[in-house]
Amino acid sequence: MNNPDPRQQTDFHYRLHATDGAARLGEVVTPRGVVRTPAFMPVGTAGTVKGMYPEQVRDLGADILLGNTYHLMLRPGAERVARLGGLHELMRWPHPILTDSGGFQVMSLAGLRKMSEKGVTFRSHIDGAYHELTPERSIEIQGLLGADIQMQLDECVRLPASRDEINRALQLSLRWAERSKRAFEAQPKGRALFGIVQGGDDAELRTQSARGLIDIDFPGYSIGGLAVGEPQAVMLAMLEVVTPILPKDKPRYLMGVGTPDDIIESVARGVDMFDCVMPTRAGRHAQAFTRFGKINLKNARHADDPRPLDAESDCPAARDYSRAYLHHLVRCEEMLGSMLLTWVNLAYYQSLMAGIRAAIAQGRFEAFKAEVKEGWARGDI
Ligand SMILES: CNc1nc2cc3c(=O)[nH]c(N)nc3c(CCc3ccccc3)c2[nH]1
Repeated sequence: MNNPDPRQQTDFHYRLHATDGAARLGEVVTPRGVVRTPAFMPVGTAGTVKGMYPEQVRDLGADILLGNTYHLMLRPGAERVARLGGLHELMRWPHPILTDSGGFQVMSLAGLRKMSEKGVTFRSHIDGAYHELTPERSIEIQGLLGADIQMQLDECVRLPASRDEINRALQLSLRWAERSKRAFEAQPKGRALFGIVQGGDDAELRTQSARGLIDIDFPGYSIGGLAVGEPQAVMLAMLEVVTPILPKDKPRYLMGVGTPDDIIESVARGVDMFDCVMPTRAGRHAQAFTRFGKINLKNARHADDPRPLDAESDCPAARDYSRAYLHHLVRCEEMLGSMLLTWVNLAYYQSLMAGIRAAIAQGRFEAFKAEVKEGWARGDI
C-alpha cells in the first residue's frame, strides 16, 4: 500500500464557508490537497482524462480527478499500479483522486454478471477473464490505487424499477456499506470512504438509505442511483428528500451528474461534488459547451465561420481557434479536434464551477443561475 507522505498527514475533513439558500460554498481537505466546492471532478477512467495532459487539467482549475476501479483492476491491474507507486505517481497527478467502487461499471460494462450477498462475479469486457468484486476486494483495490476518496461497493438499480427491487438493492448496499467501512480501517489515515445513498425514485426508501448510512457514519456521502435515465425533475425531487437529512458538516457527492443545468440546479439543492463524462465524451463527438449553450461543430453552418467559439474565454482552444478550423478538424476526424473540444468543454465546466463558487460567496447565487440560463437560452448567435 503506498502511503501519502507522512508530513502531509492531515485528516480528511469538510469546511463549510458560506451558504446561499441550500447552495453551499466549502472545501474538502485531503492529504494531497484541498478541493474547492462546489466542485466538478473530471473523469480519468483508465488513468487519463482522455485527450488532456494532467497539467492542462490542473490549469483549468480542477482540484481532483476520478479514477475507475473497474477499468484499472482489469488493466493494468491494481497490484501492478501499486508496484508502480500508485495511481497518483503513475498518471503524474499529485492532487486528490476519487475512485468509484466498480459495481456501477460492472453492471453497465461487464458480461455474465452474477450478484450475490458476497459480491459480484463478472467477465472482463476486455479479455473475458472472470473476476470477483466484493466490498472487501473493492476497498483493497482502491487502497492499492492510493485513492484519497473511496466509494463503498453498492448496487445501483436502473430506473424505472419496482419498489421491492429498489428496496432489495438498498438493503444490500447498506450491508455492503458496513463491510466496506470495516475493510477500509486497514488503510492509512487521511483517506476517506463515502457511503452511497440509494433508494431509486422513492422518497421513503431514499430516507431509509440516508438514515442507515448516517447510523454507520461516514466522512462524506455520495448520492447514487441517479443520472440513470430518470427525468431531471425526479433527480431533483430525490435531492430535496436526501440533502436535508445528510449532515451539513460533511460533503455530498452526486454521482454521474451532469449537464451544466443539472449541476446548477443540484448545487441549489445542497450538492457539493459532481462527476460526469459529458464534457470529455462530448468533446470527442464534436460538441462544444459554451456560455451560449451547446454547439455541434459537425454542422456545415460552421464551415466558413472565422470566429472563435468564445472570444472572451481564457481557454486558448475557445478563444484562438476558428469555428471553421474546428469544423474542418472534426470532419477529418483529426485527433486535434477531439483534443481542442475536450479542452473547451472542461474549461467551460470549471469556469461554471468558479462562477458558482463566487456567486455563493457573494450571496447572489439565484441571480447567477438566472444569468447563465439566459445565456444558454439566447443560444449561439
Ligand atoms: C452517469 N450516471 C451515473 N449514475 C451513477 C450512479 C452510481 C451509483 O449509484 N453508484 C456508484 N458506485 N457509481 C455510480 C456512478 C459512477 C460514477 C463514477 C464514474 C467514474 C468514476 C468514478 C465515479 C454513476 N454514474
